[in-house]
Amino acid sequence: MHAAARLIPAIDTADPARAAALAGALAPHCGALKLGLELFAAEGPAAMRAMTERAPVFLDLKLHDIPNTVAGAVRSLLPLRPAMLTLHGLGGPAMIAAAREAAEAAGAARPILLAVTVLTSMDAATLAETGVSGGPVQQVLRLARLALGAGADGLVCSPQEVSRIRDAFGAAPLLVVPGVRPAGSALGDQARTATPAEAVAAGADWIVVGRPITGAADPAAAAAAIAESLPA
Ligand SMILES: O=c1ccn([C@@H]2O[C@H](COP(=O)(O)O)[C@@H](O)[C@H]2O)c(=O)[nH]1
Repeated sequence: MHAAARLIPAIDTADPARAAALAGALAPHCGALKLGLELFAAEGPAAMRAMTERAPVFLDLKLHDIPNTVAGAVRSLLPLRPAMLTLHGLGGPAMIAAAREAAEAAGAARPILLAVTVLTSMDAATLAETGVSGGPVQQVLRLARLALGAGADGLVCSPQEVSRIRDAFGAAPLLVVPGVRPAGSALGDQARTATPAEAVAAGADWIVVGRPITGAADPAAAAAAIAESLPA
């Protein structure tokens, strides 16, 4: 894969005009554009149009509900033709399997289903507060096993778990990795991080980068610099 194709900028804004401008500027420097909760909550399905015209769309809605409801949500989203769609791994195998069955209705055009493992904003202490002891790596591997066994095509994890997932599950699972920060960038609320080059060298298929790109004076130049920093 060409290095730039591994980059997915996160278009996190509630302003549709800004989203369209970012999509236009960033599409030449990436493999897909990520549309997340902020823009979808503000604009709904209309938010997809400005993006699908420019690049494949990673629709990051992190579905998490009972299996019947998630299956219905997947059916409702299929006409938007997302290339990738996220579900929370914590929803369990029955929820993932229901989503997969619903997605199959789109045939070859079905979205890649990605199970979010442990949010990259959580460290061991915040995870323990939720009742999960043993640390992020153990929980990521536990959720990965359940999700992949239930029909997820891949996982969302932090760069710090990528090599452990590759060791446990091999090359097949698609790994989409946020929590990525170019050296010197502000971490913000991200807790488990690495640089773009480190994430790809560890085995990430795609890296997700938001604020270091969208907050730059020249977002296209920031995306191009990240793409150029990636190993071939
Ligand atoms: O565990 C997760 C899952 C999803 N995200 C999303 O990725 C981007 C990251 O944005 P930055 O500005 O680069 O921090 C954002 O849209 C999150 O919703 C994540 O960060 N961690």
